[in-house]
Amino acid sequence: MSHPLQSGPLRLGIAGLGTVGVGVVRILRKQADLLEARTGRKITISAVSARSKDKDRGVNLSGYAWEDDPVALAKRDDVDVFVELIGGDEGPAKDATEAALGAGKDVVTANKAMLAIHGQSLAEQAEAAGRHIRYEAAVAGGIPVIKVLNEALAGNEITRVMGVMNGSCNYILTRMEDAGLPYEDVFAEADGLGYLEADPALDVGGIDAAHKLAILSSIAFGSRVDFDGIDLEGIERVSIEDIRAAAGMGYKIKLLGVAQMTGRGLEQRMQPCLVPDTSPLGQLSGGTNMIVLEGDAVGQIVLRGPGAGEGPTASAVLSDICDLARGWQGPVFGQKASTLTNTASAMSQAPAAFYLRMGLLDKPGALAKVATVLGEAGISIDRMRQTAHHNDHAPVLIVTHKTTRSALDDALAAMAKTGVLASDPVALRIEDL
Ligand SMILES: NC(=O)C1=CN([C@@H]2O[C@H](COP(=O)(O)OP(=O)(O)OC[C@H]3O[C@@H](n4cnc5c(N)ncnc54)[C@H](OP(=O)(O)O)[C@@H]3O)[C@@H](O)[C@H]2O)C=CC1
Ligand SMILES: N[C@@H](CCO)C(=O)O
Repeated sequence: MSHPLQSGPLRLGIAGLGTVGVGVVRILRKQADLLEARTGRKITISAVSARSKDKDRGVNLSGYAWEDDPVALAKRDDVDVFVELIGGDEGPAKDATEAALGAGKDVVTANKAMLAIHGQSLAEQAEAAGRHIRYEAAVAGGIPVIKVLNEALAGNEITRVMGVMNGSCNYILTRMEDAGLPYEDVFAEADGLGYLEADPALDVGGIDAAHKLAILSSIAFGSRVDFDGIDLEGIERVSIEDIRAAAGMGYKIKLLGVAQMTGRGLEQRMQPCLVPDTSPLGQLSGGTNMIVLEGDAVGQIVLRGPGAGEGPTASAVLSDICDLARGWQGPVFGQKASTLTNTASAMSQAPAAFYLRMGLLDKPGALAKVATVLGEAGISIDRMRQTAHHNDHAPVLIVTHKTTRSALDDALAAMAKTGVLASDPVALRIEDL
């Protein structure tokens, strides 16, 4: 459907003038001629909104009307597209997005939290109103993964989506490895550098990355966005001992998201995993993101780039604004919201090798008991190493042959009853990439 005002200027209302909002204003001012040449129309800003009108944002806002209330901004007659850059799954971002759609405006947003939780209802509202929601910046910042899935891979049945989707976690994990520092020290360093969200649990708890995975899954598999169906674990329990042990075996630890449709339903997981250190994901360092897409016709595509920051995220927001200016529009999640399926979530039963690290009490037969429990659960040991005793505990590393997560969970439950564990075992999946 083409925009009713496709010939005149495209008039924006921008709510949120933080890192991303200011970046968008900067590009719109600096590249006005280029954007007009590329889209065939002027793109203008009618009005802006943020919490504090007086804050110096390092960009000239004097030519734009100011609204204290983003809902009022969203409804303005001189706004064609409401650009939501406030953030948060509830509150002003959602209220203003709904108000914009209700007032017949298209919406551009970078808000993965809002889309992961309310994506279906917002898509239904947009379609009922004949309007559009674009959100390239919501997943992996500057990497154009939404466009690739929706457009470039439209002829493929997507078989798997995976990747590293949170730069802060990847920064923490690679810094732990490079500097040999414990998690707590690197977390404090990342926080001090301003790398973490205002609520750091969104990053290190894997929630931000899971929001992104939920959005990608919906587009890839034609299912309703299902954040609650994600098997989610953050990086808080990854210790420097795990990083070192994994490195010694030729692996790196990554917060890896994987989504695939199985015969039992949609499998979505976001967990720390071991990946071969020579693989593209293993080589990914610092705050960079990487998304791997697999389609039946195309095979495998790897997208790598900056997943956050002013320039990369604003770049993605601009791609959506330009598409709307050109009249390039489509369904929110790649197909009509009413056709998205309500798919059951499936815990991963795809066999994988697992890394186990545990401390055993120093008593005869302790190791044998662990090996027996694994054997009784049908789990075969590939490699096992016991290192020198530490505080009367024997640190033990085990790599299993391929097994299922449920067999492993049974074994871990049985292990807890043996009376030989000095601490809860760490169990991490090894991804065969
Ligand atoms: N930063 C990044 O690298 C990335 C961010 N995103 C997403 O982009 C969005 C914006 O992020 P970011 O720019 O980093 O966030 P910031 O925290 O830097 O900016 C948020 C902005 O929203 C404004 N705001 C907050 N509450 C209100 C309100 N009630 N009414 C009006 N304005 C309000 C703030 O105003 P004030 O300045 O006055 O306090 C601020 O300008 C989020 O959804 C985020 O998840 C996505 C990818 C990467
Ligand atoms: N906190 C996010 C920002 C971008 O979504 C990250 O570290 O990747």
